[in-house]
Amino acid sequence: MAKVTFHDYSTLSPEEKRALLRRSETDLSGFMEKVTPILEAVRLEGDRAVARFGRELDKADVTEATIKVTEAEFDEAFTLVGADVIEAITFGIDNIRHFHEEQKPEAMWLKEIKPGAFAGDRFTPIKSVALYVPRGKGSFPSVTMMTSVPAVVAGVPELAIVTPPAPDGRVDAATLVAARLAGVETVYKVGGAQAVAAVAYGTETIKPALKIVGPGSPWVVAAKRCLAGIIDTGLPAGPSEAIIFADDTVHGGLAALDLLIEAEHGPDSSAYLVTHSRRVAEEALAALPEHWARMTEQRVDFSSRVLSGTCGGIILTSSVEESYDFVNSYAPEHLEILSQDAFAHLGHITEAAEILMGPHTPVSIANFCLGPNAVLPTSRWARTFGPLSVTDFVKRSSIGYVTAPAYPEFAKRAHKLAEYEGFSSHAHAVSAVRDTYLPKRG
Ligand SMILES: NC(=O)c1ccc[n+]([C@@H]2O[C@H](COP(=O)([O-])OP(=O)(O)OC[C@H]3O[C@@H](n4cnc5c(N)ncnc54)[C@H](O)[C@@H]3O)[C@@H](O)[C@H]2O)c1
Ligand SMILES: N[C@H](CO)Cc1c[nH]c[nH+]1
Ligand SMILES: [Zn+2]
Repeated sequence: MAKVTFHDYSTLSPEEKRALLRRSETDLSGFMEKVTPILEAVRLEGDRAVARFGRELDKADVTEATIKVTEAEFDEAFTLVGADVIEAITFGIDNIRHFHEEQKPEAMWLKEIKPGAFAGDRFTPIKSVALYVPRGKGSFPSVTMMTSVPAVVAGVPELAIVTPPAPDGRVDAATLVAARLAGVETVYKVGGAQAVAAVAYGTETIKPALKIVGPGSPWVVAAKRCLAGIIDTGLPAGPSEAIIFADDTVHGGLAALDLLIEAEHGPDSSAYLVTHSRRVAEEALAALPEHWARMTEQRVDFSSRVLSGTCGGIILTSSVEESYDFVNSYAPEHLEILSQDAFAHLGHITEAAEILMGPHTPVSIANFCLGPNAVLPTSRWARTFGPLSVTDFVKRSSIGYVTAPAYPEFAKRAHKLAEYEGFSSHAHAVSAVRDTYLPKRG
C-alpha cells in the first residue's frame, strides 16, 4: 500500500511550503517541445496528419474518410448507451441548462451616463467554437454536457466537438448521446495536440474555429499555449485537482472518501486534504485503505501515486487560519468545505474556482449534474479565471450614443484631452469645424 504524504504544515520551511503549490503542469516546456512537430504536421498536411496521429497516438482505426462522426454513428450510440445513463445525462443537461440560462447576460444594456448621453454593452455569440472533450484516462460525456450546454445557451451558430477516437475508431457513445441531447451535431474524431491544431488551422474535413474550450491532458494544454496566437484558447483547464478542507466537525473517513475523487483522474492530478484537526487527519489516513479496497485497480494506482507523491497528500495545519491561507495560496480548481457549518468558512476563502459547501455536496455531484460548470481553471489560474460560462461563448461590444443636446459638454472635454495627448485629428473632430456639418437645431 502506498505511503500517503503527510505534512505537518507549521514545521515546513518557506521553500517546502512553496513546493506544495506546484502542479504537474507547472512546467509545460517539455510538452510544448514535443507537440510542436504535431502542430506543424497538421498545419501542412491537414486530414492526412490528423488520421496518422489518430493511428499512432490513439492506436485508433481512423482514416481521412472517417474523421467526421456520421449520422449513423450518432444513432448507433443511442442503442449502445443504457437507458439509466441516458436518464442521468438528461437530468444533468437539464440542471446545467437551467444554471447557464440564469447566467446568460442581457443581449444589451444602455444607461444614461449624463443627461442625453448613453453608454452600455451588447453581447453577441462568437461565430464558431470548438469544444474539446478528453478521452484516455476516462471518457467524459459530462465534459460534453459542460461545454455544449453553455455554448448552445449563448447561441453560437457553429459548434463542433473534437475528441480522441478509441482503438475501434469510434467516439465514446455517451459523448455522442450527450452531444445530441445538448444540441451539438458535429463531432470530429481527433484528440490531443492534433485536435487543437486542426481547429486552429482547419483541415479538408475540419472547419477552423475562432476559439477552443474544454479541458485536457498536458498535451492539450501545451498545444493550446503554442497556438494561442492563432486561436482563442479560453481558460486554462488541465489535469484535475482538488482541496478537501475539513474542520473538526466531520469524520476524517468522509474527507478521505472525497480526497480520492479528483486524485483518481490520473497520476498527473493533484489532491490535498487540508485540516487543522489532527483527529480528522488521522482518521482520513486510516480510512484510505478501506476506500481503496472498493476501487478499480487503475484508479487505485492513479490515486495512490498522487497521494504518495509531490502533488498530493494530507496537510495538517496548526490553525483554521493557516488552512485558509494555504487554500488561498493554492487557488484550487475544486474546493470542498467539509464542515457542519460550511458557510462560516466561506468568507475566508477568496481563491478557488469552485467551492462546494458541506458534507452533501461532494465534487462528484458538481462534476456531473448540479448545474455549475465543471470545466475549471487549474494550476493556480483560479486566481484570475473563473469556471467556463456562457460569457466564454459571447463577446462584448460597448455601445455609446450622444444626443445633440448632450454633445457640447462632451466635445469640450474631449477636445481638451485630445490636445493634451497631442492628437490633432481627435481634437479637430470635436472642434467648431464639426458644427458646420451637423444638422442645425431648433
Ligand atoms: N480542468 C478541468 O475542468 C477538467 C475536466 C475534466 C478532465 N480534466 C482533465 O483532463 C485530462 C484528460 O486527459 P486524458 O489523457 O484522459 O485525455 P486527453 O484527451 O486530454 O488526452 C489524450 C490525448 O493526448 C494525446 N497524447 C497522449 N500521449 C501522447 C504522447 N506521448 N505524445 C503526444 N500526444 C499524446 C493523444 O492524442 C490522446 O488523444 C485529465 O488530466 C483530467 O484530469 C480536467
Ligand atoms: N473533475 C473534472 C474537472 O476537473 C470533471 C470530471 C468529469 N468526469 C469526472 N470528473
Ligand atoms: Zn473529476
